Amino acid sequence: MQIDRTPLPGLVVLTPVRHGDSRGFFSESWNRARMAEHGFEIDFVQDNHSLSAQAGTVRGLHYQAPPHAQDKLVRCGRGRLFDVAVDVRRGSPTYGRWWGTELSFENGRQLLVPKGFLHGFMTLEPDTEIVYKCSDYYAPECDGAVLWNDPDIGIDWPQVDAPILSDKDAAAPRLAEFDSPFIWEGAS
Ligand SMILES: Cc1cn([C@H]2C[C@H](O)[C@@H](COP(=O)(O)OP(=O)(O)O[C@H]3O[C@H](C)C(=O)[C@H](O)[C@H]3O)O2)c(=O)[nH]c1=O
Repeated sequence: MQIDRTPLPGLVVLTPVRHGDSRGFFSESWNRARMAEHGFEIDFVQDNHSLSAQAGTVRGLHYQAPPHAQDKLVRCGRGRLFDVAVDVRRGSPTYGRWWGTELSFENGRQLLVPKGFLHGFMTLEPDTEIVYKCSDYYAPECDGAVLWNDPDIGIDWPQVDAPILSDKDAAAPRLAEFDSPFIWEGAS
């Protein structure tokens, strides 16, 4: 597994090794024991899978608040998407900063999004599927969102004429109105 750090402490890109042969490839997208050797002690308990039919679909910027905050390991099962995380850990030196990368079936990259980050993505092709592991169960009472195109965050989204969003996401509050429940605890 290739581990690449990002400018936001705790947010890393994990790229599994693909063992190719005449049939195609095999890769281990997550191995708890191996990742614990690198300091990533995470027990995932729920796997999610969503399909977005149209390019330009935006889902996010979402979080799940404590006591059900989630670490997420995100990858693209089919198609291409631009995946983004925003640091909202109070006291973090990178509070309010974003970082994003393209995830695709082709590149096999995965984004490990720790608790304390908002997460969102924009699809870049029709019929794009995202699959991700979560370290806590869905808790709708703890589910929340911040506005995807908040100018105070300033995410450099790929250009689309008419992004497709849920009503919930379109009406999400801005970062300035968001009372983050997450605390910076220091990270490598
Ligand atoms: C998240 C979730 C949702 N649902 C149900 C609730 C709704 O009936 C339906 C769609 O939910 P929602 O509109 O919140 O789905 P997304 O907009 O894809 O939200 C997700 O997308 C962003 C990018 C994330 O990182 C989060 O995991 C999650 O918030 O699935 C469940 O049954 N279990 C779940 O874990």
